[in-house]
Amino acid sequence: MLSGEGLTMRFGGIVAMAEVSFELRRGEILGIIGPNGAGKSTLLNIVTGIYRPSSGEVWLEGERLNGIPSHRIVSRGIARTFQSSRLFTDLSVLDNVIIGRHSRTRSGVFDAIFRRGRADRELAESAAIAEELLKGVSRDLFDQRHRAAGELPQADRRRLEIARALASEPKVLLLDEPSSGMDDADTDALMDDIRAICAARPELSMMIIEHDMRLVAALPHRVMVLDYGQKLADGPYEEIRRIPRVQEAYLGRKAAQHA
Ligand SMILES: Nc1ncnc2c1ncn2[C@@H]1O[C@H](COP(=O)(O)OP(=O)(O)OP(=O)(O)O)[C@@H](O)[C@H]1O
Repeated sequence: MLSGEGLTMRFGGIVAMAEVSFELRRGEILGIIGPNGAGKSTLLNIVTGIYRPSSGEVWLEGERLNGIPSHRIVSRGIARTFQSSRLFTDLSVLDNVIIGRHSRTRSGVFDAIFRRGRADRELAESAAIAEELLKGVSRDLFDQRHRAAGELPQADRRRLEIARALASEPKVLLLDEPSSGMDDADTDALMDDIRAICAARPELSMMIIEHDMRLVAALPHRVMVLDYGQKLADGPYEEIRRIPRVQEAYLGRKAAQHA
């Protein structure tokens, strides 16, 4: 479905990513872990066209994505959430999801002024789809659909960001630390939501950057470990967690010897 080949990203003298290759299969969840500064967000930024890699290529279903601007990459089928919330806090929960459908709608300013009927019809259709989507992601969020997004508790904001990303009908969903700032109970609820999303969309592929090892152990089919911009390991969690270099990257050499 999605792959990266020899991805390298330099910022002046800093090599944030060095020759990283990866593959994501249809319907697969790939976890991405690594210490702070390992290059995890850089990888997501490359895949979504926010960063242009210094070298290497990104492919989606056999099409090369290099050089395609971010908004076009969304319409090709890659959606993401960010580490820090990027919701429209003054708008309602429902409006945030409707905005997420932007890449799937056609009406623009011209239609809104001169072809009002068509624009209104499309908006009503988007609202109906957004409501259904919210229901599917979280009944609780659906019940709050007319509240301002900024009034939601942190866990619901994260849910809403996922719902908004899903509104673009992606083939690949990228989640950047979805559980950050959540306690264990909220993380458990988030994992249930992600499972439900996957069950309803067996074709959807996901990449999840995470620090919470409970989530990393439970959800992804496979985990890729980055450290200093390099790929240290790639495999099922039960395998990669036993690799001494992975333990060192997380715990430090001394602690890893006792792990
Ligand atoms: N726009 C940029 N300009 C300069 N350096 C950058 C830029 N983006 C990332 N970096 C550097 O690249 C390296 C990798 O950063 P990145 O944010 O990808 O790490 P990360 O694994 O996502 O870390 P964290 O877990 O803290 O989010 C870091 O040294 C970072 O300072």
